[in-house]
Amino acid sequence: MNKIIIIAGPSGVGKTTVSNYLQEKYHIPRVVTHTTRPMRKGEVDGISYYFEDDLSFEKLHFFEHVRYGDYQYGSSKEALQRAWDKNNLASLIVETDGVKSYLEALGEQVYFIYLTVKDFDTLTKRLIERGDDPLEIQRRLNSAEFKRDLHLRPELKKQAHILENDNWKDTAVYLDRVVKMLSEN
Ligand SMILES: Nc1nc2c(ncn2[C@@H]2O[C@H](COP(=O)(O)OP(=O)(O)O)[C@@H](O)[C@H]2O)c(=O)[nH]1
Ligand SMILES: Nc1ncnc2c1ncn2[C@@H]1O[C@H](COP(=O)(O)OP(=O)(O)O)[C@@H](O)[C@H]1O
Repeated sequence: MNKIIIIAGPSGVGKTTVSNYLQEKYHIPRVVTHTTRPMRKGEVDGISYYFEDDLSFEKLHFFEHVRYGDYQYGSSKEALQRAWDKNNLASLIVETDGVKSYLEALGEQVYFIYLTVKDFDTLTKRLIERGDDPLEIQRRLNSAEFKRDLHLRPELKKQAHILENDNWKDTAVYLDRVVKMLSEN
């Protein structure tokens, strides 16, 4: 059975780091989604995201799409199929409305990880260290979506596997266990 690890949580919590680890250690491909936000330092078009403008974004056909802060984001079932063509286990980073859409469509095929940290000040520090544009950091921290995603939404609690990403070694041990479990079942 094809399966997908869906990763959600606030900005700076480690979603991309988790997805990169799964890719590098286990060749678990990430479903590449589309966004209208500007590219950050170190990001690559077609790998991190497909970077769009409002016009090109309008023309795409999405399974689900959202506005997050000042920008648009969207994902297609075709992109998921492309990842599954490579490996029957894929990963996907989406915010919580996206999580709901995928849980409704794919049910048991989804393993949902909600990432968090003990102290939210850690998030700001990580965004600065990541080298994000200071203005973009302020805009993100002030957005309603960022504030919403600081806490797991009650309606997703049943399906979520909550993972505290404070210590990377512990996170990696947890991920190794999850991959083993999903590969065996
Ligand atoms: N619903 C949905 N959310 C997405 C998609 N792509 C990215 N996101 C979410 O958009 C939010 C903002 O992503 P990004 O600007 O890369 O910021 P980051 O959280 O700091 O890495 C994150 O919560 C992502 O999970 C998508 O295709 N659909
Ligand atoms: N457990 C951790 N401890 C310390 N730094 C981390 C940890 N996990 C991720 N980071 C760093 O925090 C920053 C934000 O991580 P990232 O994966 O880009 O977050 P997100 O995709 O959720 O916005 C990156 O610079 C990353 O290297």
